[in-house]
Amino acid sequence: MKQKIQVYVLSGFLGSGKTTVLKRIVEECKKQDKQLGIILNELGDTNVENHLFDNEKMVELLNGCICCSIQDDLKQTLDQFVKNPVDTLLIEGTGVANPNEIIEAIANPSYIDQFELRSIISLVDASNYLDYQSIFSSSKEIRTLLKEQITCATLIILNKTDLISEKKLEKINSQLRKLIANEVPILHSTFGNISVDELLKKRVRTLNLSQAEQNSSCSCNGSEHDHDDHDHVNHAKIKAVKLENLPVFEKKAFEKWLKGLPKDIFRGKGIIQFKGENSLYSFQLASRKLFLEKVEADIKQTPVIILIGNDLNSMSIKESYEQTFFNRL
Ligand SMILES: Nc1nc2c(ncn2[C@@H]2O[C@H](COP(=O)(O)OP(=O)(O)OP(=O)(O)O)[C@@H](O)[C@H]2O)c(=O)[nH]1
Repeated sequence: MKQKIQVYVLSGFLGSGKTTVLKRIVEECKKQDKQLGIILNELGDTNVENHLFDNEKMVELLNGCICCSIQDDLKQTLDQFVKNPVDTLLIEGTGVANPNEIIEAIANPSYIDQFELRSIISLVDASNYLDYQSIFSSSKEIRTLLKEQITCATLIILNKTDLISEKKLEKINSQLRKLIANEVPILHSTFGNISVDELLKKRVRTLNLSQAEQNSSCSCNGSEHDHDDHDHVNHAKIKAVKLENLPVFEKKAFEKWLKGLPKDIFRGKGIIQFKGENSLYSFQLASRKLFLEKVEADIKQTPVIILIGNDLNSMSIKESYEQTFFNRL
């Protein structure tokens, strides 16, 4: 009998560590000589991380969320994998995706002989969890979305534990426990350092279709997506703002500008160039921390900055950018 494609869904809020875990799984699958497929979904029209998966069979679904506005694109992509199968398919949703919708697409009866959903791995950012749960520092939409990402998981990875105290970690652990069934493990990690055996364990026994349907109230409103405006994309109130045609930055000025941006920007990423440096850098702004990493010289990427946040004022971000780097008022 033909082997079904083993599917893993990676879910979790913006910056929680999905791509970090995805990289670990990819490395391990390569060691095991497994043929891999990856579906990467981004809110904006650019994936600044595609250089990480250069040699894989990767499909990027951009400019919307596969849980709502581009569900059809997800189905078409699944059809492509039916025609050209792989051993393992990894699906990383955007940080604001409701995984129930992705699960529902895979659970479609026409795919029953093609795909075997094995696990829904949800990353929880320990450094932000309590803030995101607080009515003072987050919106109802974000709290609902986080709950959906947590309650549908078959494995929770409580990541970024290096950024919080033991006491807070215990508090988050017990809050999470109240939301999920006893058999769903909560594994603590830094940089997703969970054994790949745990990550790849089959945890979905039978997919309860009626449950997926009941829970499928997507927290976003597909009708709000504006496909003509490539500058920013609405996901309910979560927007991605893209800055292109970038100058070569002074490192210190760039860091200062990022730190001074409004607090409701909870994620930033991009490819940039610094004065005095030949190579490009990839930058990640997550958990209010900036990470910079040299991009390998032979990788061709166009510099770009993506900033994601709640109800962002894209005009004021652009103004502050132009003021800071072009002295324009
Ligand atoms: N301090 C710390 N940083 C981490 C940890 N895990 C991941 N990061 C960093 O956090 C940033 C975001 O990680 P990603 O794996 O890209 O997060 P993501 O969930 O894919 O983010 P989105 O693309 O926004 O959905 C990167 O700079 C990571 O290196 C961790 O355990 N501790």
